[in-house]
Amino acid sequence: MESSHHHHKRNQIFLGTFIHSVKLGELQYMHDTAVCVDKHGKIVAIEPQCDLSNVTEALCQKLSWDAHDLAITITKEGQFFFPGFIDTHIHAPQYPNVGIFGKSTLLDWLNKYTFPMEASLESLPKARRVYTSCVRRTLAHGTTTAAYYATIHVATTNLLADLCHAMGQRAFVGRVCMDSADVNPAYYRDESADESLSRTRASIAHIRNIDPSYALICPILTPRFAPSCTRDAMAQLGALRCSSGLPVQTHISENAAELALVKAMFPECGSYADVYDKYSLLGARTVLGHAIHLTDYEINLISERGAGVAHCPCSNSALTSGEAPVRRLLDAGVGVGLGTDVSGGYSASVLEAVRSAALVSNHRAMPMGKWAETPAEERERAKLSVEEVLHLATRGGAGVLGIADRVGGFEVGMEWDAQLVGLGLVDECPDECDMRDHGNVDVFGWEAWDERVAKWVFNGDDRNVKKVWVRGRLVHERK
Ligand SMILES: Nc1nc2[nH]cnc2c(=O)[nH]1
Ligand SMILES: [Zn+2]
Repeated sequence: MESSHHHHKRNQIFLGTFIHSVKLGELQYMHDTAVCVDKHGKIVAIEPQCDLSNVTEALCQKLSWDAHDLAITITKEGQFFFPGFIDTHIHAPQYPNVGIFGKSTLLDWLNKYTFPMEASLESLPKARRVYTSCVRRTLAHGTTTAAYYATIHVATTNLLADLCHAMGQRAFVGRVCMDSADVNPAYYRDESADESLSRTRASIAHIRNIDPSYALICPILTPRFAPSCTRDAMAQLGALRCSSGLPVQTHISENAAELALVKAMFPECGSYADVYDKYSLLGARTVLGHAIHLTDYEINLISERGAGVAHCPCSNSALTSGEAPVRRLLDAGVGVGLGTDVSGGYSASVLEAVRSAALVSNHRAMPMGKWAETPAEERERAKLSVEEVLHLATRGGAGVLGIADRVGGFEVGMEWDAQLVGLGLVDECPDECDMRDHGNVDVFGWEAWDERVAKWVFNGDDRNVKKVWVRGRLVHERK
């Protein structure tokens, strides 16, 4: 399984410009810097402000490394290393549906597009095609960690875990639990709560078998959302969470019709968040997708329990779900990461979610419609800056998944999960569009670094992702 067995692992030195978020709203730009990554993919030294032409020798001496058995990667003009993106919410089996949502909203979208597609992923050959494409594509967009919802099927959920492991993507893989006969169609649901739990245990056992320490692939308990689950299943999942310490992912407060459904189905609970709390599903390493229409009480409860939110702005715009109160969540101390929510979201790119998060936050700042009564100061504060949305896509996501000590930034002791980003420059122009004489420099290459990053956020795509590494392993290279 471990394909890295086939090639000799080497120590590596990365040289040039590194950009990462140090805290919400603050990017750090490190030029003329060397980052040393050992054979296990761990960052063991960071040397700022060095003379790149002769630093290698000194670093090898310092680290007792063989200078002749070393891989060196240097940024070219206009390139920089950035931490790999973390997609905190993505449905791999919905990947063939990207962009297909019409004018539907959540509940009819589930029935019309989503459940039929997910049911078809019982087929192993189809799952192999779909999941291989999904993992390859997200890697090409710079996603080094993904929290995947799979389907109810054990065999193909296990296959998704195998593929992430083989292709080198860090992943949380969840077999979807949905045993309620009320909301789930008869053709696509677990037969009972006990069946739901035993299937979940089977997929956990498979992952423990391929990656015993969960170094790369980790199981994640995945009650689809409260209306999909019986009380019995949620109680058993909550007990499993408490005994195993495994993370949890689910959806919360996405859409008005869903809120009404939860209220009707769980009249004994005071709120949507209370449903999960009642069954011990709300805590550290619980990732709540969407969290749009929460009350102040629910935000405080989520904050107290230490659960986090996967903000999925592309999905929320596509399915007309609403605009999540990201600033209020952050102010309340709730951790927030970004999710593509493929295929409620139309794109597998976290960079698309990054710019969408900025735009959706701007909608909350407009003095009209739903927020006409909101004080101007609070509206203005709702806006998320480029620096802030990039924080959510890296450190924020790592935080909600409980891996902030391992990934999300460039620090000694962290693992090398990174992307090499290249922006359009004069010398990248192909001959047939040679703009040297026309002064292409006026368009790209003249900016300050923070302006370059803003251009990347609002105009970049997978063409700008030149190389991607996870735990030091090169997992994507743009040819
Ligand atoms: N966006 C989204 N919301 C959900 N709520 C329950 N299931 C889903 C899903 O697959 N996607
Ligand atoms: Zn979702």
